[in-house]
Amino acid sequence: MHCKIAIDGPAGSGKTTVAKEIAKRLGIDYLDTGAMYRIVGLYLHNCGVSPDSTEEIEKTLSTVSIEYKDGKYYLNGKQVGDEIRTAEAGIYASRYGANPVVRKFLTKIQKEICATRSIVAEGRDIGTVVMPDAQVKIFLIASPEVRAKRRYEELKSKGLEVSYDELLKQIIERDKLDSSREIAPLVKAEDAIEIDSSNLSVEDVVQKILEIIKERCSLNFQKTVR
Ligand SMILES: Nc1ncnc2c1ncn2[C@@H]1O[C@H](COP(=O)(O)OP(=O)(O)OP(=O)(O)O)[C@@H](O)[C@H]1O
Ligand SMILES: Nc1ccn([C@H]2C[C@H](O)[C@@H](COP(=O)(O)O)O2)c(=O)n1
Repeated sequence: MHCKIAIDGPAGSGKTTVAKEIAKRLGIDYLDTGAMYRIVGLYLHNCGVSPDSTEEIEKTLSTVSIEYKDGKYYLNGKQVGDEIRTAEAGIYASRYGANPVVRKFLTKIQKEICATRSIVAEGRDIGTVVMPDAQVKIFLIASPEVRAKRRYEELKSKGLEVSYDELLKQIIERDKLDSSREIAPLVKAEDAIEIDSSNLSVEDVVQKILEIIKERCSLNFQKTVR
């Protein structure tokens, strides 16, 4: 029986960090659905397509292939790099991610990836749309200020010139866009467990989630290095 673990939450709450670590410790796959929205958002933006022009988006996406292999993402066969990790790519992902055509296109791919394996998938609508039957659903939150500080430290450590105030503004904008959109909004699934990581270390969060997984999934917990 496959173990499906969904981790949803707003930007900077720690989803990617904890999802990757949990997948590694359990020796199962991990899917960063935000990366897929960033790939599509950046691509559509660079093609000059408006987030509101559904017809244009449909036409453009008909020539796009997004693949996921061994934890890496490919756009039209070419591996995607750090270009999707900028704050701007996050905003494009959020804006285009509100379009029903983009959601239908990516949700289909995400469901196909998740259907055939035990997996930790993270994003905004995993527990509500992509894997509604997940045995474990986590809604990971943190205060906007804590999330902006984390993002600031992260981008600074990559040598990027960033402003905390600008990042806080962008995080609040993305929170609003992601939770107020018509289709697949960022909401806590009814059967999700909320964890506030504002004052928790990464290890604290990982341990909390592993405890929940142990109760609900019959997975062996050998430590594996992947
Ligand atoms: N509990 C924590 N304590 C301190 N730092 C954390 C914690 N969780 C994550 N971080 C750090 O915060 C930054 C953002 O984390 P991460 O990218 O995992 O968040 P996210 O929810 O996936 O964000 P996004 O949705 O924008 O991708 C990273 O630098 C990560 O190392
Ligand atoms: N399942 C998802 C994942 C992501 N998005 C959108 C909304 C986010 O703001 C943006 C970037 O995601 P991140 O890399 O910050 O996790 O992509 C979505 O709509 N649905």
